Amino acid sequence: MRTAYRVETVRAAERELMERLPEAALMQRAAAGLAAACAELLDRVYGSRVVLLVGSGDNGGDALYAGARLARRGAGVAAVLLSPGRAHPAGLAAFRRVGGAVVEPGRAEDAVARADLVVDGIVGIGGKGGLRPEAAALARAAAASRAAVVAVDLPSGVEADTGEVRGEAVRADLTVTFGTHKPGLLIDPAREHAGSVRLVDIGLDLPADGAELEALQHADVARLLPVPAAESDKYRRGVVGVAAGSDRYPGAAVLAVAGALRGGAGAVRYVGAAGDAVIARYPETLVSATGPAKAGRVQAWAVGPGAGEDAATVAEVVAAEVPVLIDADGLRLADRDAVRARTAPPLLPPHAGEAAALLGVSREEVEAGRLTAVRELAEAYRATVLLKGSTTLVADPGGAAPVRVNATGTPWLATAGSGDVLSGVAGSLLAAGLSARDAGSVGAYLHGLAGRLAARGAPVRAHQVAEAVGLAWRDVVRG
Ligand SMILES: NC(=O)C1=CN([C@@H]2O[C@H](COP(=O)(O)OP(=O)(O)OC[C@H]3O[C@@H](n4cnc5c(N)ncnc54)[C@H](OP(=O)(O)O)[C@@H]3O)[C@@H](O)[C@H]2O)[C@@H](O)CC1
Ligand SMILES: Nc1ncnc2c1ncn2[C@@H]1O[C@H](COP(=O)(O)OP(=O)(O)O)[C@@H](O)[C@H]1O
Ligand SMILES: [K+]
Repeated sequence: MRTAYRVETVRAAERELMERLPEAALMQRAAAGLAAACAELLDRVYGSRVVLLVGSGDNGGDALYAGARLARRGAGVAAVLLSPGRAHPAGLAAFRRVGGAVVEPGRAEDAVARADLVVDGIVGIGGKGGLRPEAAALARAAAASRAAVVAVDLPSGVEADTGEVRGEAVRADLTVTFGTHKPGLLIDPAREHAGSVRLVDIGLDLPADGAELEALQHADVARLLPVPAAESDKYRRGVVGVAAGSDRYPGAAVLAVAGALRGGAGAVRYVGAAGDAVIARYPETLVSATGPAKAGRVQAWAVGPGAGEDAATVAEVVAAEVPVLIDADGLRLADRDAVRARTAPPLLPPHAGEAAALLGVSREEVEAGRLTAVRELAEAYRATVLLKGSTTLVADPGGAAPVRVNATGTPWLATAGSGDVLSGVAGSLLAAGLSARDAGSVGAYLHGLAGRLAARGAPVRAHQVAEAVGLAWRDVVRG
């Protein structure tokens, strides 16, 4: 499991560790990791031109110590000091001792333009809001130069705790972060500014139950996947009911069933107007002619994809006693009080537009503040909410558990019907006995990976994503 902690938790762990260590030991550990990552990125350290952007906090101190290490290995290193009188004194002294140069005021942008590597030590976890104008100009210069950009701890200007970007921020090729991931490194739009992320262990002891975010990895997903036992039969494996599609949107039903058949349940029962289309494509589906309440036994329902205006079906599913997933049109049609009144919180997987409509805000607001939006929706609907998009977040109501983040997907998944496939997969996992939280996060993990495996860098159809779920499953099990 990968975890990310809020700044206040990181600071507390840092204080505790510093009491037991000699002065500057932590910063030396951070700088050693940072310098090693920079050296790997440069083809050759000796003779390369490195420019440090140095703010007046410890983030700048890290950059100065790392710059000193690179200078000792033969790089030409120059530092741009944003507040010359306030740069980290010991770091600056160490830097000067190895012959590091300080760039004269007025020459900074020119130096950045000619650099092979720019190290962004403007601001780390001590920053608030977008970059100030002077720093923003340097970030623009770095973006315009052909230099590789390495961010120290965080790309300067992003919000560490939320992933929001309120103004200008550095765009890095690599971020070297210390002690733990910060939420902003895993959630867009900040994640996109971070480039690839490398974690340097500096010995911080973080509380096991205090993470803000967690990201499942292959091994975690492998443990959660439902695997039939010797005594299993199709009913024990779980029957998932899919209530989806309408005369106008029969395809959504077919795609949701396509996902459901690959999500681990023993059988898929379908109710709705698209029975003929479903059976033509998937003869293994149990098609019922009734509504959900009379369709026969299921262990979980997935309702809503392509439902059109069929509010009655949605209401029947919301009233069901088994776990339910409510998606797409179902999100609009479901009665909020009835959703809140359920004993088991349902799983709601909106995309940003649907989440915005439910919250009464704009889509842009949701996309700019994903973590806030997913938590608010989970409270408002007393539901487990899976907010889809470039980074998928899964939040439980109550706010105590870490929000799960999934990044296995690819932008190629932004194709019509791919959300319907995810509905089916996650509904199937619910029927197989996973909690809403696990079904949502394992579903998103498999769906994202399936999208990647199916696309392999080219456009992909939603059907191909469903077909690749088995490949993703095997990939996870193989480890
Ligand atoms: N925690 C750990 O375990 C370890 C932490 N370590 C390192 O320490 C870092 C935290 O250092 P920190 O606390 O000194 O704060 P930091 O990020 O340098 O920011 C303060 C500076 O930013 C400035 N500034 C603020 N906002 C700004 C803006 N919008 N635009 C522009 N500037 C802005 C602010 O200016 P001021 O307001 O003072 O004028 C001040 O100069 C952490 O990220 C990691 O790198 C490692 O060494 C080892 C272990
Ligand atoms: N930029 C992106 N990067 C990664 N995944 C994405 C991106 N955009 C969309 N997705 C994923 O693609 C799927 C699209 O679902 P949705 O918007 O409901 O589509 P539809 O309604 O057409 O089925 C979701 O799983 C979402 O997380
Ligand atoms: K930084």
